[in-house]
Amino acid sequence: MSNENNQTEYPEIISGGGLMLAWQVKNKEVLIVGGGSVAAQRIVSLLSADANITLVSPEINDECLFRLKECGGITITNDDSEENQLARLSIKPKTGFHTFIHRGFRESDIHAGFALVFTCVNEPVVSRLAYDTSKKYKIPVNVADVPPLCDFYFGAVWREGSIQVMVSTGGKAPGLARVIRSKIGTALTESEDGEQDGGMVAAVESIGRLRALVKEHIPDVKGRMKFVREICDTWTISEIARMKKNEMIHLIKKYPEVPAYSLIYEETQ
Ligand SMILES: C[C@@]1(CC(=O)O)C2=NC(=C\c3[nH]c(c(CCC(=O)O)c3CC(=O)O)Cc3[nH]c(c(CC(=O)O)c3CCC(=O)O)/C=C3\N/C(=C\2)[C@@H](CCC(=O)O)[C@]3(C)CC(=O)O)/[C@H]1CCC(=O)O
Ligand SMILES: NC(=O)c1ccc[n+]([C@@H]2O[C@H](COP(=O)([O-])OP(=O)(O)OC[C@H]3O[C@@H](n4cnc5c(N)ncnc54)[C@H](O)[C@@H]3O)[C@@H](O)[C@H]2O)c1
Repeated sequence: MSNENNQTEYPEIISGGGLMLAWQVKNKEVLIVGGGSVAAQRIVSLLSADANITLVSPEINDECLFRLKECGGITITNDDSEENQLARLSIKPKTGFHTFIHRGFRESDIHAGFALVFTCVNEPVVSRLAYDTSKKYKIPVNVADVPPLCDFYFGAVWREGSIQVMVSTGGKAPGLARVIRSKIGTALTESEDGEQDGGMVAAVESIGRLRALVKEHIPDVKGRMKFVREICDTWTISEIARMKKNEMIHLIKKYPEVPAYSLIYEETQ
């Protein structure tokens, strides 16, 4: 039951933002329409997320072509007979940027097998057709630079290891988003003593390993969540980062108590 007193403890709603998510596209099929510089950026983002890519465009720039070759992908041309196309498709690799369709976009290029569609063309009519067709199949779509035709916007992303930070300005200032991204990246890689190191990245990996062990050895879900949260809250990033497997095992034996890292270190020497 809510009452007037505890309502003030709940976060205030500030509407007008986007829903910030880490969309999982691993092994999912996505379609890119266009083969220019924005398409090349989309390819980098999508390959980093382990998606499978088909790209359709009458022209392709060097970077897109480089990615196609890097992935061992195949090119299907307009002159290919249907039989030939099917034969080529049956030998395509299953992952990465696997197919380049070398011609202008057609409505039939979009089908229910695609999880997402990205258009990066300078032809509004093509973008509109790709958008309408995606909507017909209820596929989420991003039309670069046309906010009303976007189910989701891109943002400026900073990434190191498993850590990803995205800056969105809600479509107001994309150029500034990339500047803010750089400032955040610099701030994040500075360790507590001002050194440039990967402490934060190592700490994330370390907590990942600890959580796997904790799940194995502590059956009480609420208790183990509180335990891991307390370690994250009370230990420094560099202490978390340097934790070794034998120290983790020793720490788990102390559950539900969370001692200082120095104690765990001393007791495991
Ligand atoms: C962040 C980034 C990610 C990425 O695309 O990967 C991104 N745009 C980037 C750069 C960039 N885009 C533009 C310029 C030229 C300078 C300028 O105009 O400012 C530059 C700067 C440059 O290239 O340096 C032109 C532009 N962009 C949009 C419009 C339409 C409009 O505003 O109406 C126009 C004007 C067209 C015109 O004038 O007609 C719209 C969108 N661009 C977005 C994302 C989404 C909102 C993001 C947010 O909330 O901030 C959104 C809404 C939809 C989308 O495309 O997803 C990427 C940099 C990150 C990186 O480098 O990693
Ligand atoms: N959001 C962003 O970050 C951002 C930044 C710069 C530009 N843009 C916008 O994105 C769009 C693409 O920009 P770009 O720099 O990649 O342009 P570009 O000219 O490098 O690439 C456009 C591509 O579209 C292809 N194309 C043309 N007709 C086509 C068709 N019928 N079917 C399929 N593909 C077709 C071209 O062959 C080319 O490969 C433009 O509208 C631009 O304004 C967005």
